[in-house]
Amino acid sequence: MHSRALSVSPAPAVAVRATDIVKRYGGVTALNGVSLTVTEGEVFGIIGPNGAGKSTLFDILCGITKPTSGAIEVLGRDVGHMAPHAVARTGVARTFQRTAVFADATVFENLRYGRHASFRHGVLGRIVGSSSCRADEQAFQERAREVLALTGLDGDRDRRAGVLAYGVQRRLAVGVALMADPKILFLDEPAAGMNGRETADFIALIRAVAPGRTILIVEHDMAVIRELCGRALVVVDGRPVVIDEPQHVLRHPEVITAYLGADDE
Ligand SMILES: Nc1ncnc2c1ncn2[C@@H]1O[C@H](COP(=O)(O)OP(=O)(O)OP(=O)(O)O)[C@@H](O)[C@H]1O
Repeated sequence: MHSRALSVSPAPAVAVRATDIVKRYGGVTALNGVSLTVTEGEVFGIIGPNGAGKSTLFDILCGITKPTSGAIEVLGRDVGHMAPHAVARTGVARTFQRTAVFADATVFENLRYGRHASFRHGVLGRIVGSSSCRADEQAFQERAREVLALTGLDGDRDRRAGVLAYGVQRRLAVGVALMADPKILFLDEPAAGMNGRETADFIALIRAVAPGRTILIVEHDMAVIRELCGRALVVVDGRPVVIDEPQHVLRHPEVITAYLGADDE
């Protein structure tokens, strides 16, 4: 008798796992029992009405805010008690709700800032000009060229970030986050304030950078969620309502009520 080998595909690795997250601010319960598991390679959305707790959840997943209770695992590490910079070193980068580029610096200088976190050498190393320091500089120049091409910012390399159109500044913010080549990219309302053309360009950019990465997006623009996300979590009043594919999520009765308002029938 011969045994047949079973071909069992390995379970996809977990990028982010949050278990029963609760966050209280004094008497306000911002999050009440949110759990989610995002696997490596997913583009995952977080949606919900104003004040639902999306930013709080996002900040907790990135390590910027600590939960009142619950556990968070990022790339296999318990980050619940880690400082934000230590979480960043696990391979995580994020953009912020408000554009966070240095307006007086050039596009290229902004990218250098993004690379700074992963530089191995301090000021002394740079003054001495050691060979590994030069290798770092070479790696930076190479990565900057890749990111300029990805974000379509080659032509703006030496322009002051402050003079760029709003949508271009937001693309630069993603470019800054990409400089460290993060395994997980958190995007906080990336399309807020963009016009239709800018949103379409932005969707194309995220599609281009998604392969090989896990992306989490908080976003109000449902078109962005539909176009980019494989699954989305809806949070209402700090509670998780549903996690599913965007087309199912958007038809969920509690989601419709939460967005339209119970009295708007
Ligand atoms: N630092 C804080 N201190 C007190 N309450 C807070 C704090 N941060 C958030 N909250 C409260 O927690 C709740 C959730 O807020 P949060 O900003 O996470 O919601 P949101 O879904 O991101 O909203 P929006 O879409 O408007 O950005 C709100 O009631 C908010 O007032």
